[in-house]
Amino acid sequence: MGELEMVVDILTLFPEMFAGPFDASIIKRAREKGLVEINLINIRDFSWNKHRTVDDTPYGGGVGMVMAAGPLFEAMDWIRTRRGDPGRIILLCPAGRLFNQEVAAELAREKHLVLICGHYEGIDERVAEHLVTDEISIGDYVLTGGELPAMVVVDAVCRLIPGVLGESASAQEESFADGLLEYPHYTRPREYRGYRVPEVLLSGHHEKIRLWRRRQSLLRTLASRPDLLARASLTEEDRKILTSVLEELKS
Ligand SMILES: Nc1nonc1C(=O)NC1CCNCC1
Repeated sequence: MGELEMVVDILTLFPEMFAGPFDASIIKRAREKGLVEINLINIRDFSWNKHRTVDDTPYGGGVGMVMAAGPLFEAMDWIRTRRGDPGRIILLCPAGRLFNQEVAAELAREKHLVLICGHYEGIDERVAEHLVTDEISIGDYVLTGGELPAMVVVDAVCRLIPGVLGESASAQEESFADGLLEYPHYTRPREYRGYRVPEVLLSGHHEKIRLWRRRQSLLRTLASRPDLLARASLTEEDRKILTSVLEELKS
């Protein structure tokens, strides 16, 4: 068993939604290796009545229901008694900070995360104001609940935890930690329906292959996500490659 690197407590109304993504592949292996502990906590267990109610009508009127603050505060009290204060208490919501690799890396440095999955028209504002430490959005679109965002965050964060990806992949991770898009990947056969693998990848010339891959990453990032290129940590070699690419485009 590995050393426990991170505990994630997920407050949700639909724990059954998480069966699958966390019970397969890399996240499953990380849990089995004892690197990550993921606890699904049903908010309804902290309801104020026997009907397991967790929502109520909005003050000021209007359509829909609002998720009440009580069960969430109660659930946080319970978490604190069991494991102490979490590093972050994260509310998944469209108003939050846009989730990206930088945010994933920041969260991966924590030992204990709590993720709150919202539902209904919204959550009583006292949760955002007095309970959570961070609000995170996975993108500018409205989903039916915070569960899918929680799965995205857990997936992106857990893969950055030492030992989760395994040696080779984590080494590759380093090469992309500079924020560029990945180079194209190929595998057998050498030719499929007339589509051939680039010759350089068959050459066995490791330096040429490294340069080709770096050039492809730079080209792809320049073409598809120039915004990433502006933020990427480029080497002098990268700048030379980009200069030659831009000169080629001009000619
Ligand atoms: N985009 C999002 N990134 O995080 N959460 C998101 C989201 O759409 N949440 C829903 C908003 C409407 N109420 C149910 C939850």
